[in-house]
Amino acid sequence: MGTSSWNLLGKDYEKIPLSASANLRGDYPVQRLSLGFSTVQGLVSGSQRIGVLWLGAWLALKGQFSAGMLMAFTAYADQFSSRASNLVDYAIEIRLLRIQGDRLADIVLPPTEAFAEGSYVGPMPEPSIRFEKVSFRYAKGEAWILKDCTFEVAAGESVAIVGPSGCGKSTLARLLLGLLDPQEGKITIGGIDIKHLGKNRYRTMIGSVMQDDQLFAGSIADNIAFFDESATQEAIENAARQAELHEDIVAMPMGYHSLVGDMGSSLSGGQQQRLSLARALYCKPQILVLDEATSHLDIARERQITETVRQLHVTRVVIAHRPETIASAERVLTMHKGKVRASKSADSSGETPPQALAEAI
Ligand SMILES: Nc1ncnc2c1ncn2[C@@H]1O[C@H](COP(=O)(O)OP(=O)(O)OP(=O)(O)O)[C@@H](O)[C@H]1O
Repeated sequence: MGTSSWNLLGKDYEKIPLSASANLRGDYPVQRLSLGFSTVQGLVSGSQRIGVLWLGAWLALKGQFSAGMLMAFTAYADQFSSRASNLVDYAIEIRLLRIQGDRLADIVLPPTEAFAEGSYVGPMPEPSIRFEKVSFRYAKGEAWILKDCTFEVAAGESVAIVGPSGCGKSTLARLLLGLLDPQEGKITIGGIDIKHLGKNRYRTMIGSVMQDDQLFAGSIADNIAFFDESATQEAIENAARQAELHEDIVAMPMGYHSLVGDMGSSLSGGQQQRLSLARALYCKPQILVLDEATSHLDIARERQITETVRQLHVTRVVIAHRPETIASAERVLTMHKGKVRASKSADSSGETPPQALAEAI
């Protein structure tokens, strides 16, 4: 499985592809090219040697070559072929240099993110969310995933977004995180358009666990603090406790220093999810977006995490299929044909009524 390196805070880290292979562009052509060239080179040099020896021996037999001349001829022929082979090597290196140049360009010259910096200069807005006639599709000519979609989530509220597989829930989450931009309409946080707020600033108030989140080579502590060099053990432990992961970590021989790179695959699906959750909580977000983030956890543990997060008073947007996860939200929003429609709110006990739940699933 291929690995790649990420530069975070000036340090290079290996990215462990836990859920998908992360081959760098060009790995396969480079290997194929090298293999092809070395095979051809071996064949050419072998047949050239045989040819030279045969020619020398033939001339010696005909009496046109003395034994000394044959020796000198083979020695010079060897030197000639070794120089010729070097020339071929240089040609290959130049070809490979172009491929490596393309790779470097991929890293050094990535397209800059739109709206990374905004014009808004006031205080941070309250963590309420509003989608206002938002329309989005992945490409021109493709079907709209969201069309004139309008809904609101109040600050501190927890909502579950439900709908059939492929209806666009993860796309909505990516729009909310600013990873995608709507083609029409706007998304506001505390009344401020994300584009004006600036995505860099916006991301200091939002945390997420997405379906395709990955862990990085490094210790568990590094992964929770996301390689923050000013991280304290207390803050890391606090996030791990909130994600119900602390007990699992201290049971490991090296505790928080256990290497994820060594044991990434030996972390259970549930532990990986809780590690991603601890990473999201470490930043003390005001808005938390969870896309199937607790699907591998048992109900009791999920309930405990939900209770802990509820006490943090963050705005929560939870995408889930599991009835228990949906029931933990104060309000259920259903996605249908590119729009979001509100189901009934939770009752005074905080539980979503069974009718709304059945409707949602
Ligand atoms: N990067 C992409 N490029 C093009 N189309 C995409 C991309 N990502 C998703 N889609 C399409 O957008 C639609 C919505 O996908 P999305 O992942 O948002 O659905 P979902 O409701 O989250 O599904 P699930 O519940 O299975 O996770 C699907 O038809 C999908 O094929």
